[in-house]
Amino acid sequence: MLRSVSRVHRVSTRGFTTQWKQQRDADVYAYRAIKEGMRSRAAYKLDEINKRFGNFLRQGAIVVDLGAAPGGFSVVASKHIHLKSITHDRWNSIEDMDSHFAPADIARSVGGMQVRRKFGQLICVDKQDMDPVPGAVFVRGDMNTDNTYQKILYALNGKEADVVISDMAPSTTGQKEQDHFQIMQLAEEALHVADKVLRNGGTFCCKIFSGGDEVDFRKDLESSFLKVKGFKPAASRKSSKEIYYIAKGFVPAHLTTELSDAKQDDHGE
Ligand SMILES: C[S@@+](CC[C@H](N)C(=O)[O-])C[C@H]1O[C@@H](n2cnc3c(N)ncnc32)[C@H](O)[C@@H]1O
Repeated sequence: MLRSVSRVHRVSTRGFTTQWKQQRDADVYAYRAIKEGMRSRAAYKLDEINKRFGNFLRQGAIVVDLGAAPGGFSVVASKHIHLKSITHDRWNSIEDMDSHFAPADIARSVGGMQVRRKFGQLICVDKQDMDPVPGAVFVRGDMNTDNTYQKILYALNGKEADVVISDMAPSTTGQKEQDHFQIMQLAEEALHVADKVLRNGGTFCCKIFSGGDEVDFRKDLESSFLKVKGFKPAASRKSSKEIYYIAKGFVPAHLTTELSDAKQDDHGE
């Protein structure tokens, strides 16, 4: 009798401890975000990813931030890339610029380096509204519609992006398969945008929930980028299936033979 009581106690204590640790991890970053005036705990994830993967958010970079609301990632990106600060409290919104616009074609570059600029450019995209980030442009739209992509092109005004970030996530249902399926669709949309707008050598960082289909997604990434890594930041809840893929060294479609040559050289070394 005594033995069975102590066994139950041990099991429940372990369960409680794990739950408590997860809660504590979540709270540490949530508390820090409030204390440091961050819009969300997600800010710490991007900061860590950027540091860990070669500070790809460089001064003067052009960044497209997909799934930007409430703006944790956007504020971090804006600090690294130096935005020309515009002090009014409204967005530079695409709709404000011109309601009957034609998207500008992207002028494709050949070189694999970021153009030197004093100020960067940040394009925040979300289907929900968010508070303005001074100096950034807001594209309100659903990434599942073509119109949103056209608005992004318009915001880029013919320039290529150095970085595309996607923190897009569906409202989770608790049904892991469905959540996984939905986020993989969003990740595919984000990769489609990255394929179209990234410069040669650019970086793509994308959130997914693991569940099986990420294996094919990773293969897709490997066919367009020199290096692909999966990473779970410290601010990500341990219990969450969330992973970020960081893909560096984008090779545009017209140069993909260069990518296979570079990969063969890598293996040959
Ligand atoms: C986890 S939140 C992003 C957090 C944000 N990156 C931050 O740092 O504060 C996910 C966002 O993805 C957006 N989202 C989900 N589906 C979308 C879609 N189809 N098109 C555009 N945004 C979408 C949601 O509206 C939500 O704001």
